[in-house]
Amino acid sequence: MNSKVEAEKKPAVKLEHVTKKFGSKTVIDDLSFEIYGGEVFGFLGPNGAGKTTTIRMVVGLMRMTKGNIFIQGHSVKSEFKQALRQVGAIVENPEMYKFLTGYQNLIHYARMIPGIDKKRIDEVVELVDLKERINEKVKRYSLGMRQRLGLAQALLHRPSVLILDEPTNGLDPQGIRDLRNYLHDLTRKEGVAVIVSSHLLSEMQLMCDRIGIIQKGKLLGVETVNEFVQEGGEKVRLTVDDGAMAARVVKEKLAIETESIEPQAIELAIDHEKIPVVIDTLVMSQVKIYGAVSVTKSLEDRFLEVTGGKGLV
Ligand SMILES: Nc1ncnc2c1ncn2[C@@H]1O[C@H](COP(=O)(O)OP(=O)(O)OP(=O)(O)O)[C@@H](O)[C@H]1O
Repeated sequence: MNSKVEAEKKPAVKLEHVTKKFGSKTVIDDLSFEIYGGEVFGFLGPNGAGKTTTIRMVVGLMRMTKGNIFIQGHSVKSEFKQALRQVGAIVENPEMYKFLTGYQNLIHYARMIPGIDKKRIDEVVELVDLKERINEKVKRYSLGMRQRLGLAQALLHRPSVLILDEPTNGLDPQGIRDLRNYLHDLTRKEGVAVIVSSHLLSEMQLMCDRIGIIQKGKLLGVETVNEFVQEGGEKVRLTVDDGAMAARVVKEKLAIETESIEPQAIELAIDHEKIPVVIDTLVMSQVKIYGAVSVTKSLEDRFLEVTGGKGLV
């Protein structure tokens, strides 16, 4: 065995047959997967699938019924301190003192962690791009800035694993883009393993290297975002004068279900050779067609396919 290769491949987080029961109800069912340093891993699933429960078990806020979780090789069960030392997390809203400045909040928090000096505080402030506003009171911060301060706080002790539950909640598009860039930097520059859970599938598609999908506590699969999307194949998007009417025509005349209907467009998952047939049929039924393009399925399309079209928020 080549120990160097083995060492390089060592997972940052490893779930082994993790099961959680509440009474007789199994909410997490035999979950096993691994997450590596340098990647952003997205944890996706419909409402109630078990994302938060899983994350709470990874960060030691909840006991598992069966199985084990290892963080940098340390068992959460038997080496709790060593395991959790590696983790930075924002699971619930981070506690901030609103009447203190961002900087004072970080100083306060740093006092509780041995070995954190002023240099490290400056580093994390720089990393989350809060330098210019760090001496303002937190009560004057926007949601995005508070969230960045939370991120700075979670990174203070140089964790090798960062866990964020629904991190884009409440952020505007600029805030989401900024977060995406910070996370990208963290994984690429510092080799941190980042785990995010979210319902915002389009966002996950841009943010994550790999995704794991769970439904009813079971893992449906772990794949790279590209693999996952490509497996779904392509679909055709027709720009029309009346989307609802076009969808009705293809259903009644060709028995084809429309994947998505917009006021002036429809999208169909059909074989290549069916495209002219659909277009002919629509034209004969007086539907005006202004354009036809092949589009790759989005992560959202694939997510709805594999989870049976339920649970999108
Ligand atoms: N303390 C508890 N006692 C009993 N059942 C619970 C408890 N906590 C969670 N559950 C159940 O476990 C299941 C998974 O919940 P969880 O919050 O982990 O899902 P989720 O994927 O995070 O959902 P959401 O996207 O809605 O946040 C749900 O059916 C929930 O009702």
